[in-house]
Amino acid sequence: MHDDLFSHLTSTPEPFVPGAYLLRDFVGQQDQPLLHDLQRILAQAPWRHMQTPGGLTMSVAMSNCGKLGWVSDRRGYRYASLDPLSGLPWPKMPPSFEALAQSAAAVAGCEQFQPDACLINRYESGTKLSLHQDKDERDFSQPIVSVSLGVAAIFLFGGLKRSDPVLRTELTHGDVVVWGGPSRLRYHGIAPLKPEEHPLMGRVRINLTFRAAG
Ligand SMILES: O=C(O)CCC(=O)C(=O)O
Ligand SMILES: [Fe+2]
Repeated sequence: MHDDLFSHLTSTPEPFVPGAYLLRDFVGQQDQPLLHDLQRILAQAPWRHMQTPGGLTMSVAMSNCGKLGWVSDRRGYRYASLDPLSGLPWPKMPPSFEALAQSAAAVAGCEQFQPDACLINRYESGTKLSLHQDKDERDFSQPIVSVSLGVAAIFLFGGLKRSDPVLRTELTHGDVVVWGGPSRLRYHGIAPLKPEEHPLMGRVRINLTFRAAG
């Protein structure tokens, strides 16, 4: 199915650093079905601000879908199969989400991507995500696929050490970034969101981050 939806992008694009690909407007017309499915997920697993292990409240609001969901609390960061708010399994990953993630990974050269977790992030004006590595997953041979929706944001893409220089790239509605291979453990983050408005989404940015976690 997704071969048809995303057939406008068939050749492997150039990585912007080895192992990392920026697929501009990869989502295209699929944003509406994606947002529709997102509303269903949020009805079951609403936005929440998680606590860091140090006891701070994260400014990014989060939810998850898929077999596993990323959670943070005083006990640390981890993946969990149950939503701690409801005690129920996280909402299933909708086919629209999975198809998009797998197509983007394939375009970036990862044909076998099987995401079992999708962390959903919501940024409001001023919200940022500090530089971090995604390293709570079991298998670093699988890439991260990150989908941007809504207000544009500056994506910070550093190196394998926190002190390495950081590239700054604007991500707009529909852009997808895939990072794996030698880039899988690069530090990355989001600069404070500007107080702008997106015609479809209002004053927020939503990011879907697909991972093979378990
Ligand atoms: O919002 C983004 O683009 C990045 C999100 C991220 O790095 C994460 O959820 O680990
Ligand atoms: Fe991340």
